[in-house]
Amino acid sequence: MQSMMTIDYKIFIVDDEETIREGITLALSDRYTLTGFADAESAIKGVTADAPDLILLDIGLPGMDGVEALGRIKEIHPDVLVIMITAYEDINSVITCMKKGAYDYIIKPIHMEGLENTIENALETIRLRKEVRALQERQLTENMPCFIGESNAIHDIMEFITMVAKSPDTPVLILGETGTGKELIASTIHYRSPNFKGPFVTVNCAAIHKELIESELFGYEKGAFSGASTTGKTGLIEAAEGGTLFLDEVGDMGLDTQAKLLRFLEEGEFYKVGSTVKRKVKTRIVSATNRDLDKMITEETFRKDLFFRLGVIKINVPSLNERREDTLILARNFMHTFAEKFGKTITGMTEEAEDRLLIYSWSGNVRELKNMMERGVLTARGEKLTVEDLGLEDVRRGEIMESGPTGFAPLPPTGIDIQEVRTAMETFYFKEALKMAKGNESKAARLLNLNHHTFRYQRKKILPDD
Ligand SMILES: Nc1ncnc2c1ncn2[C@@H]1O[C@H](COP(=O)(O)OP(=O)(O)OP(=O)(O)O)[C@@H](O)[C@H]1O
Repeated sequence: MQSMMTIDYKIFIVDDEETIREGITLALSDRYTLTGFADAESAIKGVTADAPDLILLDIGLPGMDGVEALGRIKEIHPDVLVIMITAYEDINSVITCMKKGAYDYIIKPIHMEGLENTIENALETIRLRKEVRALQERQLTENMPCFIGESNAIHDIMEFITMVAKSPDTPVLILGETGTGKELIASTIHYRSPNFKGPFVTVNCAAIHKELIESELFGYEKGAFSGASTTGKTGLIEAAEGGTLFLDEVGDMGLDTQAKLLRFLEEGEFYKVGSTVKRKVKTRIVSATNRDLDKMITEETFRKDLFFRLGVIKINVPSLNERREDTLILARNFMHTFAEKFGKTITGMTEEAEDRLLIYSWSGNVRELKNMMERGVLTARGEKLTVEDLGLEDVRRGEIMESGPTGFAPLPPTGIDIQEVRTAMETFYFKEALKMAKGNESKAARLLNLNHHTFRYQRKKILPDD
């Protein structure tokens, strides 16, 4: 999804060859603000004074070389993306730079089209980071629930939330597996709705007995049924007046209650159990379920008309396995939160621990990751969380293939073209690895258990247009 926001990106070009600095400036100055530096020392001063978004950094510089400069730049501003410029024979230095956190590299002689693509990819990463961070910072300063993630899916959901929050009368239905953050999304919608000052009330329809749910939702008059309180009761719909009623596990609601809920959604009116007095309440309804409502409609256990009414706006939340690029940012965030909560000094995770988090199959989604980080921080002995702290000793490469959504299909009676399947599989996993590693080739190579050289060689063959 393209952003409406125009951002003026600042790029430094650090190369001792004047022709390269001038050539790049000439080609790109209509789109970006470019500043050239002939050596690393002056570029570092520039970064300290006013950090750019992106740096094109030559490795073979006089004085301090690009490899050392990269380390210094990352210390001053870890978020600045750096694309290394290198002569082909310098491939060992490139590997070192990728390990030190360079975003990508380009080889001399520079082909302008390739350079522009690499820059555009880097800037897209920056744009997404900036937008999501701005939203997240606002949520934090305003003490709102914070929805974390960098994937396109999460970015789209954040945009959707902003849009939905502006129309408080529209019901929202959130679909997704358990632990994907449906309740968090519901509360984010609520807290970002400017005109809604009432409370956020949650009802877990699966936890309340089917017989009782109606009186819980709509309330009851005194003596409405045996066992009812003598004073009667206000229902949750009324309790959420001017705010949001979150119907969690709405798929577990009985058919009788579904009919009454539908009437409330259509007319904004309801009766307390045992009452003949019509009541009117303005409450936003957000519902969620991890059940297959289409199937339930076919089986006639969920009303089709209610499904359409609840889901005027539908949000599908992908599982964590489908957006693995969010794993580390979520893990690091939970790690810092729990370290602060438990008063522990934890500075990060070992590289091996992060690699295992990336290949783990998350059946419990973000909730499982959060619990794992809580346990890990609590029991950790050192300053860096290890594979053992996180209980990931048994996670092996291949686990995803065995249990994840990409499991092999059965061999059809007509047979298959194994060569074609192999090519499709390689293309799929190379793309996935690059996506998950955010374009960092060394990391992508590790995810495929290849060394960096082999990865680069095969990438050129498998993804020639990439
Ligand atoms: N993107 C996210 N950023 C930060 N925390 C998240 C995110 N997604 C989920 N969480 C956290 O993970 C936990 C589970 O999320 P939540 O309860 O919203 O999931 P759910 O989809 O409603 O689960 P269920 O279907 O089981 O009710 C919560 O503690 C929530 O704060």
